[in-house]
Amino acid sequence: MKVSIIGTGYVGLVTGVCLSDIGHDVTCLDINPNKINLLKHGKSPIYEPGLEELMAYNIKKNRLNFTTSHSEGLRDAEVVYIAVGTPQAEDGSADLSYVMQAAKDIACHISRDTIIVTKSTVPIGTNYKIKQVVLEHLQEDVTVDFVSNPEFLREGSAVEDTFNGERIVIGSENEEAADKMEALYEPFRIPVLKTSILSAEMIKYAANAFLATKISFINEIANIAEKVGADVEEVAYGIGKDGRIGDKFLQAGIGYGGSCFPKDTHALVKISEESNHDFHLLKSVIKINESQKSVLYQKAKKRFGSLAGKRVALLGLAFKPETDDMREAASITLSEKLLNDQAEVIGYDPIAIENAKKVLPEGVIYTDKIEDAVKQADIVFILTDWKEVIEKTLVLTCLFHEQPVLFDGRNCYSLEEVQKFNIEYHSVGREAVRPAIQERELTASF
Ligand SMILES: NC(=O)c1ccc[n+]([C@@H]2O[C@H](COP(=O)([O-])OP(=O)(O)OC[C@H]3O[C@@H](n4cnc5c(N)ncnc54)[C@H](O)[C@@H]3O)[C@@H](O)[C@H]2O)c1
Ligand SMILES: O=c1ccn([C@@H]2O[C@H](COP(=O)(O)OP(=O)(O)O[C@H]3O[C@H](CO)[C@@H](O)[C@H](O)[C@H]3O)[C@@H](O)[C@H]2O)c(=O)[nH]1
Repeated sequence: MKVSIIGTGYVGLVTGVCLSDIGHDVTCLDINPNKINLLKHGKSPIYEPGLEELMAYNIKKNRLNFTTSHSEGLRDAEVVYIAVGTPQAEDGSADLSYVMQAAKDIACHISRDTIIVTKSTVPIGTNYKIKQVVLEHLQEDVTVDFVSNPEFLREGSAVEDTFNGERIVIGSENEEAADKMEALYEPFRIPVLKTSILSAEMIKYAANAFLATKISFINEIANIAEKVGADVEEVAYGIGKDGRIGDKFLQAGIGYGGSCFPKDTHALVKISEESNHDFHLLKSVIKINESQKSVLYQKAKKRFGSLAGKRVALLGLAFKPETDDMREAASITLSEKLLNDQAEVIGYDPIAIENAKKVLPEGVIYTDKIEDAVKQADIVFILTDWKEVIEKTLVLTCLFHEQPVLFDGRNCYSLEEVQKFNIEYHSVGREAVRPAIQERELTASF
């Protein structure tokens, strides 16, 4: 099928590349000429494992094109996806300006019967607004159908998730359009769920709100576990064995970040308010997450009193491993707090440094070697569980520091493993580990 995708971000680009890989003729369109220029040269503007290779393969097969031109990109499309951003507006709601602009652009340039598919995450009812805008701006006598097709991929495993998703949701009021979409996705062999447009839009927000709730729940359990002497890793394992609870998304840490959970939970609170419903539960989830981002900072303050003049290494700046995305990363909150306390901050990330430089406060210094970050620091914080960070941090901290102190925001190590080293180790929801010598001194003083 002839497919066009508006927006070549994490969702649009991955969707476009994967659809071309299953044989569709795909054109990806973006208003950002720099991105399109890179893409035309076979370079991905984002870091996403496996993406660039798959892109190169399908460009070569002549079924994947890139353009900034609406007339070129939309003229012959049978299916047009809207995959532009829906960032958080000042009042917490989803900013729909990019989506509505894309809807106008589509209406002004299509020349045959088309299905417009909304992949962007949009508030319930938005597809009807898109329909209104499109019908107002149509230039040709063509039939347009509308489908809500929310996206569930995760950054860092976006290609893998697209090929191996657990469901594809197709919200439509037209059976023929829904069937055509099902046929388009058929080679993926992923179960298709056909729903109303409104339910499809709601499924996306409900899914993200539920996952965010799981994370805030386990983080609260972690905070209590520390007080009562339980171990959150054992608790998560123990509850996760219950099939009704499930063992995924129970990783305690320094909270969720990223381009989706923070903005989508806020948007759902706003949607609820507009329907005169007070979503108490989700408001608490958001509040818990905000304070959880500072947990390592609080622990370090408690341990050292003042952090002024201390140099803190932040290891892993992106909001999660295997991505260069800095949106709502915990490193932003933490570096602001540390700099405010007159601490020095040295940041390291295997992939996201260039993006980090654009969003972290002035004053943060950077290094492209984890060894340098640890060596130059007085205190080490693990913020993102990159493979390299897990593999090297414990050993490097012990190697370079006389009295090593490590604050681990992602519970990268088992306590048994840490006890083999002469290190003071603070993690989330578990007791602190102290070096054997310090432990002996403490015991002797009682
Ligand atoms: N990032 C994710 O993991 C993820 C997963 C599922 C759903 N979503 C949702 O998908 C949507 C896109 O997210 P993203 O992270 O890919 O966004 P992004 O910010 O990475 O990319 C958006 C792209 O759209 C382009 N754009 C904006 N207006 C345009 C227009 N009028 N015409 C053409 N291009 C335009 C921008 O230049 C940019 O390249 C959002 O609604 C998001 O909530 C994101
Ligand atoms: O047990 C867990 C799982 C995740 N996280 C954190 O939660 C955030 C989000 O992680 P993840 O969900 O893996 O990444 P995203 O790429 O943000 O993907 C989420 O947001 C996307 C955008 O809507 C959805 O499509 C995905 O289904 C949904 O998982 C990250 O900061 C993680 O560190 C935890 O703290 N504990």
